Amino acid sequence: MTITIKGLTKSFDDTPVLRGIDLTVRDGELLALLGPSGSGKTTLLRIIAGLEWPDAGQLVVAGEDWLALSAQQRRIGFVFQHYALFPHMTVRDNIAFGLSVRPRAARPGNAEIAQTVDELLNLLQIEHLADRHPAQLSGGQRQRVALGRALAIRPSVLLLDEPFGALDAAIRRDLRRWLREVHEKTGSTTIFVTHDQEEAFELADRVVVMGDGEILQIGTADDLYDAPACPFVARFMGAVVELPVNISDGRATARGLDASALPVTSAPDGPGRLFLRPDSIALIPDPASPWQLSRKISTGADLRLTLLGPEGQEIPVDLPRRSAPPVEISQTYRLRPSVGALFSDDAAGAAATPIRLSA
Ligand SMILES: Nc1ncnc2c1ncn2[C@@H]1O[C@H](COP(=O)(O)OP(=O)(O)OP(=O)(O)O)[C@@H](O)[C@H]1O
Repeated sequence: MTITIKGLTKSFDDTPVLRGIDLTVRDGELLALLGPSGSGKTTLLRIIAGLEWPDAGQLVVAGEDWLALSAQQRRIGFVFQHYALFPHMTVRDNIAFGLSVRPRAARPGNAEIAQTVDELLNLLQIEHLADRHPAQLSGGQRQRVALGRALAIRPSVLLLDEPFGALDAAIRRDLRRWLREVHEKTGSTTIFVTHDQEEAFELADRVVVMGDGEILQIGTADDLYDAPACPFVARFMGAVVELPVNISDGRATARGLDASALPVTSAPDGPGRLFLRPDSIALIPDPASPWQLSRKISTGADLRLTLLGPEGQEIPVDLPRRSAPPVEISQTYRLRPSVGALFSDDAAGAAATPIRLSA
């Protein structure tokens, strides 16, 4: 089912929460919505589910106008962070629930329901839990059952709102891999909300970055990491070093900076800002550079360095310890970044935020 969203807006009490969302989710795609708290991810998901209504815009799924349909008519599978399974029902009955409560005319026979549940128990690798009650399950097992319940109705679209948010890191990693496998087998068009970057990139075909009710960029991990569309995405992707620079012919210049390894951009000439990551900066000895090594700490794997700038600014640089060239405290170095994002100070958001030169 292809989902096409156009010009979707939503305000709560005159506060805009979605400011014109345009998005196409491809048939069978697993798409992640990634963004900080309050960026509008859940509201967008709830509008797709029919639990909330937009002020304006279109929502078309497989050619059908979904804003004309109720939540029930949309046949959505929805899994929340804290999914309330029915405590008095077994795993098997919880999964069967969506089918067994259908009106008589639409309800499959008991044998068919039992077969569907058996197939799901097998797919979700929880056959051994079929006769347990939710109180006898771990958090991760409960979320598997919740997903089974969502899948049982053969949903047209599967919506997952931080489904693993309440679980600890190791279990989350296992469940991610497992969800990816389940998705490959079911092929349901799936939208997954998270504020965990690693989760988004490991799971999704494409990642949509949202900020303050807008879609800021859509892409793969490499797209977003190497070519952030705006300062917000650069910061969100971990570019914690922000260097004030001058832009000339699409290149950043500053004392002690060698930006020759960075691609030429279309940023206009004038003051700008270069966003860098601590692990993508090489240091070249240079007595004429104002950047002086002031701190050096080894974590075993990495050297964590701090360079002090001419006006007391500090920037962090991380180098892999074994392959790093020798560096000495008090020596000065030119910064040679291998990856960076350059924006003119006129670019939205750049000029409005304070300069931050350390992590
Ligand atoms: N029913 C509501 N009434 C009023 N304001 C609401 C309502 N639902 C959401 N909001 C507000 O809309 C904004 C976006 O909320 P939303 O839950 O969509 O963000 P989110 O990106 O999913 O955040 P989180 O990651 O914290 O879940 C927030 O400022 C929230 O307080």
